[in-house]
Amino acid sequence: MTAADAQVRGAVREFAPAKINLTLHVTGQRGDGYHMLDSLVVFADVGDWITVSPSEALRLRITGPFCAGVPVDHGNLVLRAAAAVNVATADILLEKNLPSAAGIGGGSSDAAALLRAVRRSHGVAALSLAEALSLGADVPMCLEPGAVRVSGIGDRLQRVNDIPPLPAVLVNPGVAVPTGEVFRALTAKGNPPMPPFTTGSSFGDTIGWLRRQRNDLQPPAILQAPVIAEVLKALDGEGALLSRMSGSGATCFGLFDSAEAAQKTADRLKRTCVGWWVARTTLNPGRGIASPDPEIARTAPQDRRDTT
Ligand SMILES: C[C@](O)(CO)[C@H](O)COP(=O)(O)OP(=O)(O)OC[C@H]1O[C@@H](n2ccc(N)nc2=O)[C@H](O)[C@@H]1O
Ligand SMILES: Nc1ncnc2c1ncn2[C@@H]1O[C@H](COP(=O)(O)OP(=O)(O)OP(=O)(O)O)[C@@H](O)[C@H]1O
Repeated sequence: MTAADAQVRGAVREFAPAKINLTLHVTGQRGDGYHMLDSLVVFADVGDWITVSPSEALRLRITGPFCAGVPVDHGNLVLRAAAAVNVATADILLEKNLPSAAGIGGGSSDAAALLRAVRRSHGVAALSLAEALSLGADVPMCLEPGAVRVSGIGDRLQRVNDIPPLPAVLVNPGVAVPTGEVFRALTAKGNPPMPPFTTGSSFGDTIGWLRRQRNDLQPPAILQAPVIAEVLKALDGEGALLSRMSGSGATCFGLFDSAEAAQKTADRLKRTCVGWWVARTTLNPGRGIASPDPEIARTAPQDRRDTT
């Protein structure tokens, strides 16, 4: 695109919610090695935050509980997204609340949030789906967070309107699982796609439908990181209506019939599973999860990583 580096009008803040693959069916493989998917994706109400402020130069600072190890150079998808829309001056603060390489689209959701932020701050045009895809297979689905059926290699999106809010607990055992390696370890590539989602918005029917679906990457991910099986067992032991891995792992989600039940589980797992990241959340919360946060002026936590 040509709208290069327009002036920043003021600081803007965007939420980068965790992406959760409620289902992930791998239905084939293209000649270039990329896999064909059929996945029902929703977003959580936990996530990272991106703040974009006026600056004379381009700077990325990363803070938050999961900032360690996240690249601050052009290996960061946030800076790659800024480059894709020709933004050359901005002070970008990334508050990293989500674990990385965790199957919850951290970098992709950050990149999408950056694109939403610079659309507001710099007035640049949105990226096309193809341009977004070139940043990562998960970026297109993160551009406008909401329930979506994703096919192709991640580039065909179909809104899904009848998924109710789902009380959930997210658990990551602290093991980074690289996406490419999990796809490579998958032996059966031509699995059946999902049947149509036609259950209406009933909570019980949705759970029943989801139980009949799969995440085809779960078995190969467990082979690489057996602790994922322990996470699923822990969620089952807590009475989850459904437990499953998201994306290429290692984060798993457990679905519960109420926010209270999810909260009690999260509290217990935090006490008993030391070293695991445990978050109580609502998946598909049904309100503007990507809407701007009015608290732009909130004091940023102490920065720990910086491009400069
Ligand atoms: C597993 C999912 O998270 C499901 O939403 C995505 O398919 C992966 O999305 P992502 O992490 O943004 O993926 P990318 O960064 O584009 O690709 C990482 C690696 O995963 C593999 N990959 C990714 C997506 C896809 N449809 N088929 C693949 O085989 C490729 O080896 C690629 O080199
Ligand atoms: N903004 C970012 N946040 C986290 N990791 C990033 C970011 N930008 C680049 N990375 C790199 O990307 C790698 C994968 O991290 P990411 O959190 O995006 O994976 P993921 O949650 O498994 O993604 P997906 O679900 O899309 O496969 C990390 O190991 C890190 O080196």
